[in-house]
Amino acid sequence: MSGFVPSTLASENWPFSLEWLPQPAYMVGGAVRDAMLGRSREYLDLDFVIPSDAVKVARTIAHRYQAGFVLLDPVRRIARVVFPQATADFAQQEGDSLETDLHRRDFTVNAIAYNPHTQEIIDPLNGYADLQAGVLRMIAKANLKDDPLRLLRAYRQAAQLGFTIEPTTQAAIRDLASHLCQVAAERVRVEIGYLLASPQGHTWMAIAENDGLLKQFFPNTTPESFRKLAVVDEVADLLAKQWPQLGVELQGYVRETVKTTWLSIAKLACLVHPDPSVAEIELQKLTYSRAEIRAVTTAVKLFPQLKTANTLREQYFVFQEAGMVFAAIAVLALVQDILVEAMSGDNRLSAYSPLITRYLNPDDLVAHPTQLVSGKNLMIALDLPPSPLVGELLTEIAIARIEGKVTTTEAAIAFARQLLEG
Ligand SMILES: Nc1ccn([C@@H]2O[C@H](COP(=O)(O)OP(=O)(O)OP(=O)(O)O)[C@@H](O)[C@H]2O)c(=O)n1
Repeated sequence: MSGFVPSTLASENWPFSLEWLPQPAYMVGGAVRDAMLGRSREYLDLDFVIPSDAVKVARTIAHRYQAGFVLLDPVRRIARVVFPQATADFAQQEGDSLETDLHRRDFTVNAIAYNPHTQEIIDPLNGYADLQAGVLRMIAKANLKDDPLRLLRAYRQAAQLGFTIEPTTQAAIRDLASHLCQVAAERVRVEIGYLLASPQGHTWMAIAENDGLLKQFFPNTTPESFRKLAVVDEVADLLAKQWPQLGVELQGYVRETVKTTWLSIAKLACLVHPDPSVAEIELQKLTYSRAEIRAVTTAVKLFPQLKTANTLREQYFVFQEAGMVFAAIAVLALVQDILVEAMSGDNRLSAYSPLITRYLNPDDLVAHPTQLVSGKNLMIALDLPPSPLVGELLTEIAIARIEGKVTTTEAAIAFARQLLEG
């Protein structure tokens, strides 16, 4: 079948030249789907099906363009070529025809192929009709069972594309929900990450929970968890309106290597057990990194304290422990107030205003203390050996400083000496 071919599929937009692809070769998957939807992609990732040796094709292209080469699956013969601004995956065709390959995929909208040599669209499963209707329809229930990650992919793609899940498909997913635990936890984590990051993610998370997909990973959620999740984005917007810098921080990554935003950390904190040590186990099972786990458990532990930290000393300790997690903690504290105490957002905003203002002021000594005296100099001045006591004295000096009790290095040392003698 040949149909409407969007110009964005043209090989001029690829990071390599068409001449390096054997005949036949097909483009498939998200790039074709999104091009037909007229949906722009943040990152160019192309998927190709090659009836001949796909790995060899990938190797040749990587070599020719001095791009990275990764053998993703030596058995199924899938390899990735990594260009500076794009990736291209080359997979051996499954079965003896393109149609067979397409029939083994997850949803009809993901089973549309494009032949770049003939510029033809091949759509044996009528994916284009489902694209136009905005529907995710399984190709076969057996395919969902073959790779149960597809169960969760339905909710992720519905959230990202603004689609619905066709009722028979949704019923099949419910029926197969328990199979999701057979999938490597890492793959599940990636899908959950996409879900949390998409604008309607909370709606589809709640539906996925209802359909039995999430309990296996977040066993301690309650209906309230999802009510909280549903207002996180709104609360973040409220905070960002008042303090744009806080909004920017929430969109930032926990680490460049860990592409989870602080906002997603706040969302995860809604889903885990309120006891940080239990939360840690849940997140470890999902193979979250140490940085992410630390961020979520810190948020879970500290957000209730935001309201009760009244003295400078208490505030000092909250800031010390929160560090970069502060923005996510502020979101959670507000979410809690709005939902549990049914307060209006603006009302609560003012309650947190002093702490947030401190946090955003780099010169504020409560949130961002600087030392009047270093640990080394304190040890010399008081003739102390290295021990935890030095740290405790430094903390007391920092607190005395923000309370206005000491202002100079000499006074700080004298203050520490007094504490020691007392
Ligand atoms: N568990 C999976 C993963 C992928 N696919 C097929 O492989 C294609 C490419 O997969 P992937 O790149 O992971 O996802 P996309 O659908 O391309 O979506 P996006 O790029 O937006 O994440 C999919 O479209 C689908 O045809 C599948 O059938 N089952």
